[in-house]
Amino acid sequence: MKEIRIGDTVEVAIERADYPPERVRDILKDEVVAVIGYGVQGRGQSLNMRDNGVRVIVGQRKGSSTYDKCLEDGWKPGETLFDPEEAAARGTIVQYLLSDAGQKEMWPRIRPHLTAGKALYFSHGFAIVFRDMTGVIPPPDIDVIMVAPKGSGTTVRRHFLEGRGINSSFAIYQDATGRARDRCLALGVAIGSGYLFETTFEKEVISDLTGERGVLMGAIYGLWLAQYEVLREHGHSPSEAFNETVEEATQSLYPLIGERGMDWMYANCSTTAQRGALDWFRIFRDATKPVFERLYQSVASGAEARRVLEANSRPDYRQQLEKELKEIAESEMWQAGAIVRSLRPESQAPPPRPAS
Ligand SMILES: NC(=O)c1ccc[n+]([C@@H]2O[C@H](COP(=O)([O-])OP(=O)(O)OC[C@H]3O[C@@H](n4cnc5c(N)ncnc54)[C@H](O)[C@@H]3O)[C@@H](O)[C@H]2O)c1
Ligand SMILES: CC(C)(O)[C@@H](O)C(=O)O
Ligand SMILES: [Mg+2]
Ligand SMILES: [Mg+2]
Repeated sequence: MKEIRIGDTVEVAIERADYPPERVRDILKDEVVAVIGYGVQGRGQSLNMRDNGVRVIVGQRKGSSTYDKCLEDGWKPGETLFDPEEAAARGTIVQYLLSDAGQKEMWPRIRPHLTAGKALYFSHGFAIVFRDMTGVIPPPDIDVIMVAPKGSGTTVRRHFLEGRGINSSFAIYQDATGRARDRCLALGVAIGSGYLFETTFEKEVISDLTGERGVLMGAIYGLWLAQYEVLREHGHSPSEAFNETVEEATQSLYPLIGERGMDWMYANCSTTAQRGALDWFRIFRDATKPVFERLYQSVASGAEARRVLEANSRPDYRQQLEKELKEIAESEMWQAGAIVRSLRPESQAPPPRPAS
């Protein structure tokens, strides 16, 4: 357990040393963890737990490309791979990792299998916090816990394979057995978290929905697009506009921020760039802060959750999503991106080895 003081705020972070492998094994020794849903999180978390020696089964319906993926990953029908309802019946801990709209739809079929003493695990506060819309109201005699990795499930898996970790939030909503905290943290470590930061379901879902709509995904693309369009409208070539907007960000400057912070990235750029960036960052902050406030209110009021449930419950939601992603992929900016990425030396065939 690590105490972190940031300004006036003191926080406690749980580290792997608090839950070493023998403690995790002991806490989970009588548990069967049923992972319902094999999307990005379901896959990453279930494979990491399996590699960590946890007894894991997956609940995924037959006849989909996702089911084939389960088979490819070594899950065995009738042994470790079942229909979602059967997996929920067999599991003592049910990790509910369907899409948030899928959790609403499947709930009436999962709920009967949540018998006394089991644990229901989420990676998002969504279903519980917006229960008026999702109908997800767990029975009182089970534990309800959350471990929400702060990153893509793809990264959860990749970092695990590289011997690294990922930061996760965790929360206990309901402790019926007196073991909810231990179950939650043991799972948190087993799925590959590096550090676990305590929160509530409500704080998690509000910050998460704000972050992904904002700086992590929505805002960053909006800002990039605005700059790309201005450069193009003023006669700069696609490759110049893309390099100056995205390629340099992801390949050079953002890794420096990740390494040692914004000041470190600034320190590694020219005094000309530093002067300009120091003058302009407040202008961008002031221009966008009202938009972030509007976004926060839209999340906190439940409007964003309503929109997600409405859009992602439509029978054609996947086709619609694919159409919108295809439009992005086919736009000039991301066509330029595909070409610029293909020109990275590491994307080219390796040079012939010199004759020895
Ligand atoms: N994607 C991430 O990296 C990430 C990160 C942190 C937390 N989370 C949270 O983890 C949970 C799972 O997220 P995800 O991104 O892996 O899920 P997802 O949105 O990709 O969906 C997971 C699976 O659910 C299935 N599904 C969708 N709708 C369904 C329905 N109506 N009925 C049955 N199955 C349905 C799909 O086949 C899909 O493979 C969510 O609560 C999400 O908010 C996700
Ligand atoms: C990976 C994200 C964006 O952090 C997650 O919150 C999600 O919903 O996929
Ligand atoms: Mg999210
Ligand atoms: Mg997130």
